[in-house]
Amino acid sequence: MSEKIAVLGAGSWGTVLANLLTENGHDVTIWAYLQKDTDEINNKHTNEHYLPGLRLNEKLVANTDLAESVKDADLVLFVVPTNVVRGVAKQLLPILEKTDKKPVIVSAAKGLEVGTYDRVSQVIQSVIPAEQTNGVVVISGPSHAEDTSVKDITTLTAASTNLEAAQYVQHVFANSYFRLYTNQDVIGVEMGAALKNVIAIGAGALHGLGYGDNAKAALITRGLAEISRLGVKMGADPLTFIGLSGVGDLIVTATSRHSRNWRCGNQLGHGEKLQDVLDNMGQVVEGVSTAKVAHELAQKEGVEMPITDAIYAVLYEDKPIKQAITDLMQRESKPEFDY
Ligand SMILES: NC(=O)c1ccc[n+]([C@@H]2O[C@H](COP(=O)([O-])OP(=O)(O)OC[C@H]3O[C@@H](n4cnc5c(N)ncnc54)[C@H](O)[C@@H]3O)[C@@H](O)[C@H]2O)c1
Ligand SMILES: O=P(O)(O)OC[C@H](O)CO
Repeated sequence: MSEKIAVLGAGSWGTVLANLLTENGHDVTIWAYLQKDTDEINNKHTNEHYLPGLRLNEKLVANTDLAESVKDADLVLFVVPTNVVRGVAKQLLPILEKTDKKPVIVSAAKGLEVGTYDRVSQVIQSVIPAEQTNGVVVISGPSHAEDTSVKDITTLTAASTNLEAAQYVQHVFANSYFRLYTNQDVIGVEMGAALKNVIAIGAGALHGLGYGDNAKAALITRGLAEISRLGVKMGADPLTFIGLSGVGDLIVTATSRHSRNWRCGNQLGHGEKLQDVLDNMGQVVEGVSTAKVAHELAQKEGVEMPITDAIYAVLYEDKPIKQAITDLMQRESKPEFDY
């Protein structure tokens, strides 16, 4: 099967997925926001800022024109930062309205939108009516672009309420090193994906401050407990949080130097200022804006998220990290599980 695919976003994950899909035999156009990225991909077959040293397949074509990029596409993949998705979807809608083609829309972005608290698939569906698509699918799981780019084993979840669309995505992306499992719990998959980024900032901060393995395991485990708590409150299946998009992605993000969220936390732990860290990262750190959304959403829903609240206070209220840790450790004693 060879499909016509448009990948929206030429950052690290968009470029790696576009390259993988090209090597899977599909006809792929990657839509780049900046002309210089388009020129580099088309002329040098590299994307040095995001993926230093990676040689891209020469059949991969880049374009800065959205209408040309998505022309006749069977599948449109969103891989732009969460808070940019709505704007891109609004540009896409009039283009889709002019054709009879109804692509499957896939989201690979991980976050919650500031202001609306929407998950990414909700943002897309609030802009693009269902009748313009052949289904909306979320792909998520432990997947650093750096590993997938060198064909290291990567497993993901393809989540949709439309099982046929999820199975289609599963087959379009699958190859010898990239394996996908279907899941119909879109809420759980997207909540896990978004909230793990916040915990990863905390894990990086612990590392930066010199804490050991016990502290890191405690943060990951108790972090997963509160991710599940908010996710279930929002309608997720609790089982999803022990899957690839839950604990799987939390492990990869909270333990890896590839993670922008972990690196952000690590630098904060070393005493750097948040704005300097973000200015120097040169890539999106989704957990910073998602910490704000998660903190507000948890308050609105009456869900206890002490670690997320502590990370929010460090990021947005200048609370010293050590003080935040002391306060967490001195919370009232309680049972491990609330049944
Ligand atoms: N990098 C990974 O390993 C990885 C893996 C899985 C999921 N993700 C998720 O994928 C999403 C994208 O991450 P990334 O790592 O590719 O980000 P990135 O920072 O590497 O790249 C972001 C891309 O978005 C573009 N962009 C910025 N503003 C834009 C705008 N207003 N309109 C259109 N495009 C714009 C940038 O030019 C860049 O090409 C995030 O939600 C991230 O959590 C990333
Ligand atoms: O680099 P991060 O922290 O944005 O994480 C990237 C992916 O979400 C890992 O699965």
